[in-house]
Amino acid sequence: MSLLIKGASLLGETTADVLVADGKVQEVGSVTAKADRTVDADGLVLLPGLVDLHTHLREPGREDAETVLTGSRAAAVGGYTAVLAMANTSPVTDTGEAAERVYDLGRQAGLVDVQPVGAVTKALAGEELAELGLMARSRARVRVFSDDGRCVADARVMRRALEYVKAFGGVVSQHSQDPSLAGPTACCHEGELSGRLGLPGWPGVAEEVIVARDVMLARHTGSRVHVAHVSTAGSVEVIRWAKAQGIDVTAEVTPHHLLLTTDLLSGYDPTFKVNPPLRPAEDVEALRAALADGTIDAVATDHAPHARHDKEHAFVDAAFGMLGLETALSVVSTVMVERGLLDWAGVARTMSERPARIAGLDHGDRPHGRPIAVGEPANLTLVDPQAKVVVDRADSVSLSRNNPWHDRKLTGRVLATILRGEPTVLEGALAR
Ligand SMILES: NC(=O)N[C@@H](CC(=O)O)C(=O)O
Ligand SMILES: [Zn+2]
Ligand SMILES: [Zn+2]
Repeated sequence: MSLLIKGASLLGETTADVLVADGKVQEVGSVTAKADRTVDADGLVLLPGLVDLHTHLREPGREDAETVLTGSRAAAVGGYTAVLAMANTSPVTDTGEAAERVYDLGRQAGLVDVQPVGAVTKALAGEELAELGLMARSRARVRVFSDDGRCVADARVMRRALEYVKAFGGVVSQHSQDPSLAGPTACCHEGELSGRLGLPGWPGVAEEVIVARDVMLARHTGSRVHVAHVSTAGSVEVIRWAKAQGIDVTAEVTPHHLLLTTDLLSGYDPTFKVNPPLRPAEDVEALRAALADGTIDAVATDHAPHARHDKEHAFVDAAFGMLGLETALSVVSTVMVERGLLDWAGVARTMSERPARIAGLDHGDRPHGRPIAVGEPANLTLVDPQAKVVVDRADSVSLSRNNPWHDRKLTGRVLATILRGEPTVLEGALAR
């Protein structure tokens, strides 16, 4: 099928028509050729397809919360053409076969490229390294490794993992949280409010000490570390310093940490329970500034669906995590673009180009995060930058309903998503 996108603003810069056929961009400019389908993109912004470094798809094991198919639908609706599927499934993605299973489920769903993340340690137990080499050499070609949900707390294990992945250009994505500073019942940010609410918390420094340790381990090993879901101003300071030293560190921030703050907890609504926890406004400000100046490389959703019976509990007992895929672009548009902190080229950089490069998905047989240019694979996201959205959790295509954005007014909306020339989303709804 051929598709003509008429008069779009490419990355918010130049206006052009884009003709797509056979999976690739065929023409950019003033296109006179006829296509099977034409989309009028006057006033709309065309971006390279979004890439999420941090998605929980829950399959295998918790298909009541999300499956690869339902999570792929949520990703497509959110403008994503590739997602990295975290390893904390049941069983854990800690072998080559397990990685290939997730990869194959993604191919079957066919809506977005699902790239499995491999566990760093067997069963996420933090002790023995998982089959890193076999996962890397498997059909799934795993390059990102993470025990996400848990921190690789043992410095010796982290050092070995960094040394190991260096051989094949891999990266360790760390859930930075020192368990000795976060007690077993801790459920929110430790501060004045947690004291008042009587909720056990953990402090920002539990994150910062691990970020600091890991950048030093990256320097020592000459390897590459990625900081998942950065949430504090202190972590930003450490990352800024490390980058200035030439240490190979990258970092991501979630949409929720860019907008939501700790005070939402005063209603004890477990929808707002997440790890790392929502932080005070000073941290949120620092995260926005760091994303704008490139200290934080990428936005990643940490889409963490949970079934009702795991989430609807007293705050201390509820599961950690919130939905993110379908709303990420709208949140970033509202927080960063509307306020002049990022332009659309900056959105393309932080939600597509950099994440693709970090994950090693910018090259190979199915590349993402590429320029919108002739000959490149047609992975594209079409955005209405002016659209006013009121989020309704009932509209979600995710299987879960733990949506922290319910009832929020946001500006900017994904209208179409195109995976290798084929629309997965048109007019804001699934096209297949
Ligand atoms: N973010 C969360 O609060 N939860 C994640 C785990 C994680 O990202 O640490 C989950 O798997 O539910
Ligand atoms: Zn995590
Ligand atoms: Zn996560």
